[in-house]
Amino acid sequence: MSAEPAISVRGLTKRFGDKTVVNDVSLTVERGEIAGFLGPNGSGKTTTIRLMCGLLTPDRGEGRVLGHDILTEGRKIKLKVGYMTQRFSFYEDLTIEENLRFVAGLYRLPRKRQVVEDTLKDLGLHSRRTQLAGALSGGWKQRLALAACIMHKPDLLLLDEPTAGVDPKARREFWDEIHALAAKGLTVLVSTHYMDEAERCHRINYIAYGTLVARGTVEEVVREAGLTTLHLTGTAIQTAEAGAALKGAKGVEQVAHFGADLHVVGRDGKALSASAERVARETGCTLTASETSLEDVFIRLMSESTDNMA
Ligand SMILES: Nc1ncnc2c1ncn2[C@@H]1O[C@H](COP(=O)(O)OP(=O)(O)OP(=O)(O)O)[C@@H](O)[C@H]1O
Repeated sequence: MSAEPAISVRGLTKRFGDKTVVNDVSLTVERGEIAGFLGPNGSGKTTTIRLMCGLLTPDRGEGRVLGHDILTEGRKIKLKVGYMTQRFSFYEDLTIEENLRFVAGLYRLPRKRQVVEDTLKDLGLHSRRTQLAGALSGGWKQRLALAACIMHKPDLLLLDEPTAGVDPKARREFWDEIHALAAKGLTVLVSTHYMDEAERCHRINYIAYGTLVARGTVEEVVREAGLTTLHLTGTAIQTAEAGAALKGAKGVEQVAHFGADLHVVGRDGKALSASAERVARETGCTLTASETSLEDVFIRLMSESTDNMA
């Protein structure tokens, strides 16, 4: 196996009209890694994915994907990539098996029948192979979409919000499948808005309004954000009062209710603690220190970035 990363792009920039939707993005994804791609809606994740697999040409920037130049070898890259778009579609009046046979035909795969059979088995679709695609639940549809994009044995999977609208059990099974594929050597770049999914990635990349603003393991990204998080616990009335009192208080940057808990977050730990201690005393809430979550960090990153898409 080559030591060259699966994805290595530098300074990618893409404009649509007068909007710069991807701004100087540099990204490296090692082979066999599951890399998360996160960021607010419209921040350029899909566009970056399309630039990397040769579907769009950047205005500036360069890079290599799977050993090929993104500017001149898009065709070669496309053959080695499986790309699951946000809105995947099938022939609803064809069965699972017929849909896969159709895709295998598009890729001109040799031993089509066998490849489809193996894929059905690998993805646990065999017992449902005669079901019409149109009658499947969201989770099974998504499994079929994954099957369709790995049938040609790609080296890189680009998954654009693959689990949007899918229930937690199906999402978990989908992620188990992604980890199994990565263990076999497949590299995966997956965009998501779900924090639990971000936490299942080896490394994450956070893009805000076209600019990459954080990257690393979840622990690194949380540590580098340098936030302090405190919880106030009490009755519904107490936490409601505390929440109102803490909004805008010194050192308090985020206030969020989680059931009987109130989470308060800020970068200035001293000022945050002073405000939280005062409000806990006034309202009778119990104050405890807590770990900063990835969600706290992302909310912070989002509020720091300016929305150039508006
Ligand atoms: N072909 C296009 N022409 C003009 N504008 C576009 C085009 N494609 C995307 N955009 C704009 O570029 C911006 C970034 O879009 P993109 O789909 O890359 O974001 P995203 O991070 O994938 O968003 P989401 O999380 O909502 O899927 C958006 O403002 C979008 O409207």
